[in-house]
Amino acid sequence: ILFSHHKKTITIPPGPPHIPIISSILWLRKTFSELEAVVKTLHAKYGPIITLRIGTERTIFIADHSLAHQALIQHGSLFSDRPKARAALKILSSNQHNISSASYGVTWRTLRRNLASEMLHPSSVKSFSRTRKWVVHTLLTRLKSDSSQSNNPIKVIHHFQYAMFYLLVFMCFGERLDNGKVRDIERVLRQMLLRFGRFNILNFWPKVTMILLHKRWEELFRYRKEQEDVMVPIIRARKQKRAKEGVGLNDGVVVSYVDTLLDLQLPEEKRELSEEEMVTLCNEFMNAGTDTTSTALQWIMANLVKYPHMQEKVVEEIREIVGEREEREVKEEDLHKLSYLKAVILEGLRRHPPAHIVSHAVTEDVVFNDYLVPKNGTVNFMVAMIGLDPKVWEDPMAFKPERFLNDEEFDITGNKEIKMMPFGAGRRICPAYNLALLHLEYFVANLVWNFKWRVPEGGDVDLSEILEFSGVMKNALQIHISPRI
Ligand code: HEM
Repeated sequence: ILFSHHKKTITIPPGPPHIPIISSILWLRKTFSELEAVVKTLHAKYGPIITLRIGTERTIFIADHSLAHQALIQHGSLFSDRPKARAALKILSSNQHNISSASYGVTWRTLRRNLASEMLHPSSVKSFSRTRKWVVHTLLTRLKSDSSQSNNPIKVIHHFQYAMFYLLVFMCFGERLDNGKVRDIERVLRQMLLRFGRFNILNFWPKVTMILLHKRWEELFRYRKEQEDVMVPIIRARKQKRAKEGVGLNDGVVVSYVDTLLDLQLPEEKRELSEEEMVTLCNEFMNAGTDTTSTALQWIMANLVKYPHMQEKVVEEIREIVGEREEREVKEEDLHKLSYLKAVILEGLRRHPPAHIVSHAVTEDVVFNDYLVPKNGTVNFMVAMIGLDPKVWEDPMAFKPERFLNDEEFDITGNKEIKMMPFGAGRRICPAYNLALLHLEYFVANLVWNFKWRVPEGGDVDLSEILEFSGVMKNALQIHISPRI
């Protein structure tokens, strides 16, 4: 790679010809799935780094594992910015005051460090182990009750989503909120997520859409206001409780994400966070870990149902390590001994990564691989394509946990080499990848240790995928369970 400008003219990476307006409208109408399919074809034609023009913006797509490593790890300081937020995202991110959308700078570092050191440090993660135990127990009870109530197969995704969501709500607000409140938060977050695609158009030509699509803008403001109406009272209540009981809170009371936000100072702006910014950050915390983890959990369980010998192998390994205990529970302390389980989780994330594409930006015009990567553009890394690259993975479409068994120390961060990047890579890597892996291992272990999972009579598991907000199962997993004892 060349990082100094030289005399010959340097062009942006190749791509299809651009017809202003018409091409942009065509691209904007495409779904994520269609876009990914088109990018795949363009990579076959133009090579591993290509450009597409969408609106006035040039978007670069990188689909090669070693180019991803060069950009995100070797030149991480240049490729760790995010694209400038456009109109609708500006509102949803309180003008880029959350971790995932903040520009690469002091505010981002402060927010990310707060999450990493206050919530994701092993000792904080441990402080929530009782909550995880309780949530898994509730999930098992609900599945059992569903299965005993009728002979119909159980659709599990909503149970998974609710369990993950509940866990993150607890970590976010530090207490067991009543079911009504949890449902309220879920409703206001989900209604925004579901409409997100509809709001995308508002990002382009905001001056025009303010007039032509003013109803849609009103809808966006209304949904945002509803989020604040639900969450601000919870934040205020927590603040009051802290004022009454002292900053450290009582012994035995966990420190929640909101507590850390109430104490945070933004050094650049020399001020505390506003309530609206706290809503945005809580929003990010709950959203970032709910659908990603429950989608991954559904894919992994789907494979364990489709391939019963793998399910039995997980159970056998647990039996060897845990033995038959009175309480049928795989404890968190047991997980590090379960290497086949770990391999199943990694293979699930390789074969079906929840995030198919991650978007970065460069902090300045950069010459990369003899091409110009312009500042103010977007650089998309094709996560799903990288994990399925036949140059890196033998028989890439097959689900084979064994590939990770000889490689016990497989490096999910990609620091040395990127072979897959379900959590991204480099300075913007998902800060919660350890927590996410813990959730997946703990849930999968307890789900298969307690129940035998199987397809309904005459049915099958359909592993087709569609790309919505994340890569989800086209036909949700439906199963029968029977207790293992
Ligand atoms: C299986 C579960 C998860 C997956 C697959 C996942 C995946 C990702 C990916 C691909 C990125 C973008 C990385 C990049 O730009 O290079 C990301 C960023 C992020 N994730 Fe996760 N994630 C998961 C769970 C979580 C959880 C549980 C949390 C929080 C509790 C979380 C919080 C974040 C945040 C705050 C960022 C933004 C980081 C930044 O821009 O600096 N994620 N995640």
